Amino acid sequence: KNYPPGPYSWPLVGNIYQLRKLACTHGGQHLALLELSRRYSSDVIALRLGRQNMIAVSGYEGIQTILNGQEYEGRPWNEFIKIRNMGMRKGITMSDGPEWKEIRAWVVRSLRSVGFGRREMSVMIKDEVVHVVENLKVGGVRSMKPVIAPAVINVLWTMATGKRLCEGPRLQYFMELMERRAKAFDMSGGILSTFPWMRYLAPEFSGYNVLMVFNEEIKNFLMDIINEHKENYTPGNEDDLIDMFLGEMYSGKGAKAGFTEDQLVMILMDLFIAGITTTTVTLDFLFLNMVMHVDKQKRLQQEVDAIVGRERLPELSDRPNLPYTEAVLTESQRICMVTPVIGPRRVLSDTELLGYTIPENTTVLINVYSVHMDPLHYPEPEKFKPERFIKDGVYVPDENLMLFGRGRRRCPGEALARSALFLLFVGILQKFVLLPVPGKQTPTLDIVPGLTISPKPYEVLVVPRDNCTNGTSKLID
Ligand code: HEM
Repeated sequence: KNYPPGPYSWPLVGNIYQLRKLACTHGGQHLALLELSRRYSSDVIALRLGRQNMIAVSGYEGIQTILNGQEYEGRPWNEFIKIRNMGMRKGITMSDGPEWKEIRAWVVRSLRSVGFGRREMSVMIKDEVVHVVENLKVGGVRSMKPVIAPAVINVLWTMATGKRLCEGPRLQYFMELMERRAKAFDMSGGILSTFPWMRYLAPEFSGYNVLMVFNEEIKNFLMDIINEHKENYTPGNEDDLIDMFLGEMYSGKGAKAGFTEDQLVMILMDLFIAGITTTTVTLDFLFLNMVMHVDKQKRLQQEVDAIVGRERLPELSDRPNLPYTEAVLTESQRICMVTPVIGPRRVLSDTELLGYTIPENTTVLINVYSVHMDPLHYPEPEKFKPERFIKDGVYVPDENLMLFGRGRRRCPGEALARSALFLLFVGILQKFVLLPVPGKQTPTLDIVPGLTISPKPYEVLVVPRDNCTNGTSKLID
């Protein structure tokens, strides 16, 4: 009787259609869940998707409890996730229990020893900034996403494999597949989780085909590079993630502790899936916000000119001296968090949340958007106001924000993501002004929903700052 409130659940289908309809009318699953919370005046809403009992949680208090509570650190094993994981409960993102703990701890340690969060990483990212600047130097009307995505992929690829991935049709194809995959599902696993048989009846519509093609492509990609590493493996000479894993597999903890080839494939897949789209789209939103707020872009560039100048690329050590830039990065991520709903989690034992009884194995969706857009904490939450994070000229980190999650499932890629966002964003704005395309409407924050949300495709006028003509200066002013 203590179960959370929620909409009437229809036999067999549960609430899938209601949720989809609400997401369509309100513009995304995060907004649909917020609307349900409002309708039922509760931060915890009960839903049923097919055979899955689910709760959606909004508000700081409930979300804090979940992110920090051990009983919420499980992951469900529904049809979408089974297919996503090629039937194997391995890797980091969708596994749980003792093997997940062991493997996650190993990945975090190993990423650190290949330079993650350290100088080596920023050198690698700066190499990518140079490529992007070269690509943009002719200026003109451009889409930013296809320019920045290869840079993000290359940073991750170099960490994992020791070398850059050459740009070409295969990389383009891989990027397209990733995008289609992100759009075909949402955090609840979409229609495939509710009606697994839809894969036979409507393989295209249910997203089954794109998932299978993506899995096949990424597995082939990864197996080529793993086999190359196996052929050249020399013990004691492990300087990328794959070599380190092979070392652990051959002469370290071995298969008993979960160090198998399948595990390696899933770890790499998890890092690429979780890292590429999120980081690329966060950058895409940042550039979009700069085009929508050219005055704020100009203020940021003045700060960068004063502290970094134009002769050298920005360094991570410049960060503390760039409070306005830091505030712009935070504000854009607050309003345009690419994962406004995080999870899904699985409740590991019966528990209580905000006075409601939550049974074991309930799936949990966490609506972080509700916290980041709370008008009590962020007056006029829809407005882009970097100044809200600045006090007396100093950037003040906001404890309320959960941009990379919290607790034991906190994003293990945070250090890389934060560094890549800073160096690529500031490196590009140091060299170019981004403006609305003359004669076209200024792009807006309209989103494309999915597993990660993204902005609707937009174009910008890229103007190299060093050759700003009078005409362009007028546009900027
Ligand atoms: C702007 C970029 C990124 C954002 C906004 C982001 C956000 C998040 C969030 C909120 C979570 C927590 C999910 C939960 O609590 O259930 C998470 C988990 C995760 N992230 Fe990131 N992330 C980003 C970049 C990256 C990168 C670059 C990598 C890889 C190097 C990565 C790898 C992962 C993995 C593997 C998990 C799952 C952790 C687990 O379940 O134990 N992420 N991320």
